[in-house]
Amino acid sequence: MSGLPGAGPQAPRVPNVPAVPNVLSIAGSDPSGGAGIQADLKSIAACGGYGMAAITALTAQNTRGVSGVHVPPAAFLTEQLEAVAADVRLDAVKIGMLANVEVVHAVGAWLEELRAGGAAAGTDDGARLPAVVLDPVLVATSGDRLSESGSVAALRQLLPLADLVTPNLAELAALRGRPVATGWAEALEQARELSAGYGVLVLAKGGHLAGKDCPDALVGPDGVLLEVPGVRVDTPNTHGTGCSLSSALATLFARTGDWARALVLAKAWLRGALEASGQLEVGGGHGPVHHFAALWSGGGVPREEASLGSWWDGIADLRASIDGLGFIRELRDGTLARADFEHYLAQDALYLQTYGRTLSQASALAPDLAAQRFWAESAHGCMVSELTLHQGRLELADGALPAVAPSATTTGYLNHLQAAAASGSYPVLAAALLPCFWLYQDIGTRLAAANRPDHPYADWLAMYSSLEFDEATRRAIGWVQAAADTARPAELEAMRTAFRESSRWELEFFDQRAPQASPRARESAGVAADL
Ligand SMILES: Nc1ncnc2c1ncn2[C@@H]1O[C@H](COP(=O)(O)OP(=O)(O)O)[C@@H](O)[C@H]1O
Ligand SMILES: Cc1ncc(COP(=O)(O)O)c(N)n1
Repeated sequence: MSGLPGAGPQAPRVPNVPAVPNVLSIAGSDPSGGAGIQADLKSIAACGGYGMAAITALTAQNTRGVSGVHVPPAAFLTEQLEAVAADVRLDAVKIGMLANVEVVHAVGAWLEELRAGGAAAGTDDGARLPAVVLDPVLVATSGDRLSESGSVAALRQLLPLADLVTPNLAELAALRGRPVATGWAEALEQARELSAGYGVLVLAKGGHLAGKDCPDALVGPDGVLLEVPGVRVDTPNTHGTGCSLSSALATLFARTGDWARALVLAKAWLRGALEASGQLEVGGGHGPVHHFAALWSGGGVPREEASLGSWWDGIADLRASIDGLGFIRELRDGTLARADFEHYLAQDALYLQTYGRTLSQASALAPDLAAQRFWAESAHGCMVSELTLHQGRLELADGALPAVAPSATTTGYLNHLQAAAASGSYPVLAAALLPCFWLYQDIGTRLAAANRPDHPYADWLAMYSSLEFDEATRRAIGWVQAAADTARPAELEAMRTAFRESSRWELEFFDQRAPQASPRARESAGVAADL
């Protein structure tokens, strides 16, 4: 999930990753402090950046609604932008409320100039260009218009100058000239069309969906690149969530150089800010989120070591070793000897029985109902779908397990999982369980390209590249990320260690071959010789 390419025409920025990135917000002012530049400056600071603001409009608003908008001459906005850019290295730019066509054009002209300047300085690889996040603000949470209706066409022209655009459902529909999506799948399709049409990475946001889920997804021209699940926080305090998220993304991308990682961190931070919003007492309508909740409670800025993207990068060596195994190559080509495949399946069936138990233990230890349900559903999927596939392949009666002894590798891996369960730490156990989702989904998806109706292992390839398994993996990543976000340093370290250790066992597990036994011995061990 790391290293997602920007879909925009600019080369993905390979930043020097400044310790404290300079982030410029080009947005309107909200005097009640929950949205606009006020929210942006707080979000940038909370996420570890140095915030700056060029004001596009003054609004008179509070948590209940907008009563007035004053737009200074567009030429003065240009003057602000030029003053900042002439002096300060810009690592990221977040663009928010642009009230009319003149203002949109002023920002577009400045961005073009910035690019031309970068190209003239020989930085056509984009190395010194700031990452640009465009939040196409049209309507406030209160329902009041913040941009003249004629600005939508001008905003579309701005899209190719951005790296990432973050519309809510209504803004996405307006940019596409479509009715507002009524479901998540429809929103993702509109986002894909927008990305393909304008060459920009799109963040589809689920804040306005009905129901308890609040997912966000990075979408490119070919579809979803990363979906981050989210459970809706039950609060009226959603004023400025879009502003806060987009400036957090700009800041975290400048810090990490990775949109996927930036999204995972930003969403976790925003969830904490929403959850803590009740601690503030600001107005009687839709109140602001608590931007500094994590900082004030000692959590500090979002931690790189808690990002699952960095965990995934941290096992790159193990993933490369798995890809290099003869077993995997032969499985893909369909040349893997049946005996080896059956041996692997028999060991995996034994593994799944105990893996299912530890999934149930994660459910038992889970901190809330939603997580409890997820792990219980996963235990069911493991015991029913996966184990049934293995039993069918091994021609075992329903409920029977292969009559073979677990190999040293199977025993070692299961001991590791059971130790994680016995630690009593839900985060550590969840982290230990994750590689069995993530590595299989990753391998399954890549091997699926080799699948064909006559492939001898077509059913195995189909299971691990299925949409259902993909979805289960995304959700598992989301739950482990949620646990990592709130883990104390020592527990986080234990989670990372457990995750890597399970990944190492996965490598060993794939490296098992059938013992060179006589057919009679194999038969007596319960594996039919003619399979
Ligand atoms: N009640 C909520 N609980 C959790 N996340 C939320 C909630 N409302 C909005 N979000 C998140 O806030 C961000 C802004 O989303 P959205 O409300 O769709 O955009 P906007 O503020 O631009 O209208 C998204 O990451 C969304 O998932
Ligand atoms: C100046 C200004 N800019 C943007 C918003 C939108 O806020 P939200 O993030 O809730 O969509 C706002 N209410 N005021």
